[in-house]
Amino acid sequence: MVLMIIKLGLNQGFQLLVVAVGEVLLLNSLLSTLSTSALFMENVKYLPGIKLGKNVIADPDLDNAVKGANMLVFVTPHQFIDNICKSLVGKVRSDAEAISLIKGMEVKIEGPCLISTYISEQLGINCSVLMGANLASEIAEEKFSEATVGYGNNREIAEQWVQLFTTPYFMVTPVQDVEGVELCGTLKNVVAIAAGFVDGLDMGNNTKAAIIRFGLREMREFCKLLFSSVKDDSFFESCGVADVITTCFGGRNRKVAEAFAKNGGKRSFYELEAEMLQGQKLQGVPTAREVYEVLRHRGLLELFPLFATVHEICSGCLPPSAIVIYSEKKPRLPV
Ligand SMILES: NC(=O)C1=CN([C@@H]2O[C@H](COP(=O)(O)OP(=O)(O)OC[C@H]3O[C@@H](n4cnc5c(N)ncnc54)[C@H](O)[C@@H]3O)[C@@H](O)[C@H]2O)C=CC1
Ligand SMILES: O=C(CO)COP(=O)(O)O
Repeated sequence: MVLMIIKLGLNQGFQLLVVAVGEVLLLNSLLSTLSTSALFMENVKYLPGIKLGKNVIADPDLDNAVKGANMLVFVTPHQFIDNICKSLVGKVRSDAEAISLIKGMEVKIEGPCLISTYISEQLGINCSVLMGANLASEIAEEKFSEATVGYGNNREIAEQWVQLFTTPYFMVTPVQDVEGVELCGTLKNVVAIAAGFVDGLDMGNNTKAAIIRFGLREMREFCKLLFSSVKDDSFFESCGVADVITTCFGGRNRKVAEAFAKNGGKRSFYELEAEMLQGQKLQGVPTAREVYEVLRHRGLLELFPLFATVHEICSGCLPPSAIVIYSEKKPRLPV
């Protein structure tokens, strides 16, 4: 899904929900996956057999889709948010509220920028986040899941998002920590890549558990490095430990990293992603690079051996087996 726009009717919940595509280039590829002939909309490519509901309308015209919308939900691979935001400048209501489900970040010359901050700055509107242990296919089958809404100062807005997203099988909890919630969702993809290497090398469950623990520890340190306001409790919400677990067992990042390791790093992530994900995008590989850039710039790579090693393996500087060797040689963080 690329971008959702929710138009609310007074006292009647959401009236219209529009799925739009950000770039003309993509119209054919995405919209061809959405079957409009069915009674209810269906994404025949990524979620075949799942009816999306009568109130979902696919609109290829982004300008038209955002017109009058008072709630904007951003869900796109983070690589594309830049162009989407630029095309929306001056077109959204000034009192609209946004929420980002995007797990990733922008790294600019002046430093890292959260996607919610980027959306907020580009469009001049407030932006909350929703993150969590949310494998799309399982939610589509209405299996019980949780998620976390991260909000800034306005609890009322957070409650509105909670109300909109909550269903009997989807439990949403508000947390006043946008940065912590968003960075958890962003960084867990790097940990998932590490977990995939471990799986690809048949290193076993104990090793994978150790990698998950190292990963969570680096996530916490990285979050606090960027934002001292990040709350420890956020790591125990769905956006934290639960998302790390689900992604390290059932996610696409894990799956493609496993294939990368099985191939001894000889087939690139780019090639494997194209072959295995049919147009979907991996977030962990670009995020590992972005995190590496931030750490390198600040001279802190040695304090984050797991994050640094993941990027060095992804970029071909180290073999996949380095994922555990590093921990024997360089256990630099406090346990
Ligand atoms: N799929 C999942 O289970 C979950 C995804 N997320 C996060 O949500 C965000 C979106 O993930 P998905 O919906 O899975 O994305 P995806 O990987 O399924 O990609 C969505 C669509 O983006 C399209 N796309 C390709 N080039 C594009 C461009 N230039 N501009 C705009 N769109 C383009 C792709 O063709 C694809 O159809 C990511 O940050 C992801 O980490 C969060 C929770 C769960
Ligand atoms: O974020 C996700 C689950 O919460 C999806 O993870 P993948 O992108 O690795 O599939």
